[in-house]
Amino acid sequence: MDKKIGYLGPCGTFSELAVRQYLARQPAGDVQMVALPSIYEVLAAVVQGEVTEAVVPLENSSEGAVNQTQDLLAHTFPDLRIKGEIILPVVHCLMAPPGVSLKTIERVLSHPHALAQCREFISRHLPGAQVVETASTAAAVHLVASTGAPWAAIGPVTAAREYGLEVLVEKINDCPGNATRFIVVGREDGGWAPDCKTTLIVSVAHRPGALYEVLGEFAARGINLTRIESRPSRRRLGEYLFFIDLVGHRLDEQVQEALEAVASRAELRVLGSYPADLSGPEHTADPVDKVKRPADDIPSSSTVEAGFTGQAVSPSPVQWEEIEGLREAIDEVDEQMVELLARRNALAVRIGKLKAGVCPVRDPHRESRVLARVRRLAQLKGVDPAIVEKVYRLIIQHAVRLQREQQGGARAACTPPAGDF
Ligand SMILES: O=C(O)C(=O)Cc1ccccc1
Repeated sequence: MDKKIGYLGPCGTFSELAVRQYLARQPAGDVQMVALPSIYEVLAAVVQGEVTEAVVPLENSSEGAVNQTQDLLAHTFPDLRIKGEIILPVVHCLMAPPGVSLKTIERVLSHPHALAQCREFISRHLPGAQVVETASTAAAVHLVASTGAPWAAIGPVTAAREYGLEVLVEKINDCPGNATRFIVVGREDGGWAPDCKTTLIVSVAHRPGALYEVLGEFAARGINLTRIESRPSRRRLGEYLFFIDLVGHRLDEQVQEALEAVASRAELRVLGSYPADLSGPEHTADPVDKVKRPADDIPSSSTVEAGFTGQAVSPSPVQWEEIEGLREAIDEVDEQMVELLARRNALAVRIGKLKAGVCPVRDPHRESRVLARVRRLAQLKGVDPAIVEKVYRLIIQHAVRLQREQQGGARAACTPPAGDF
């Protein structure tokens, strides 16, 4: 068995759907999915080695953080690390045993987060029903199906089919773009990869500006924060832990520098670095209807195949000729782009020489200005600014490396042999 993945069960929960979405992106292997009765037991199973990793909900687009998950990671299971994230569109359905109608429902059951995500629907359409919290959505579906009482459950449409309930109303979540972010938890985080995120827990001293200074370390290095959430420290009233997500891997030079600076000012725990799920709303044009997969950014031959829905006929000779012509034009653009890159690098090296011994290689303000400028230019030209920013972050990273190498070389050349001064 390559992997054993724990999740909040029983079969049919959103957590199970998240595991399936995660596995669909992995190379095929021998995987066993293990349903467990609570988030506590899911995380404990990783610590005890009963599963290799686990998938648990962390936050929802309308209800916010899953406090239980955050608190367990902060206080109960300090050795666990985050190694992945999954953003799952969450669509709730109201389901009941055959013959039960909306008007006759006495109780509505579901996971507290699911009930909260359908609060308006429940108030409007089930005003007299007793609301009952269960350990998960599928636990509610199972209970309603096994009693056959005039009760209804809220959960994924797939669970209705699985447990033999009828869907009374589809898409009952109050916010149409409802999505939950799940994390993959293991005993180690993810290795370096492009497009990563890092999650931290920071506890700052009780003095003016303490949090501001911590955040300043990220701002000064142009590091984007995607979430900041506070939870009670459990030490004393008024003291908090800050959960911070940032863009980048803990091994990226700028992130590493920022983490060192933060550690000197505050208590810091790095929960892990992991590949960002690029299907999240910040990466998609329309988060409600379109779920983009990471591979959409750089189409591989397999994704091109997957998107092809027409009949398998070859292009005609005329079409081939046009394709070939366009490809030649692309080759020409590529040549120009590489030449421009070489020119840019040469300019960066000249700047590096002028900076040597005078000022540091890195200039976070200049870097932010460059990024802001190219984003604006991209917008004007109708190119996705996020893509242009990504490319420029790599170009800047490379320019910094060139300047450092060049300065290192120059320093070595000027340094007299030991004992000569
Ligand atoms: O109960 C479930 O199905 C879960 O996986 C937890 C949950 C509940 C509501 C939204 C997302 C996840």
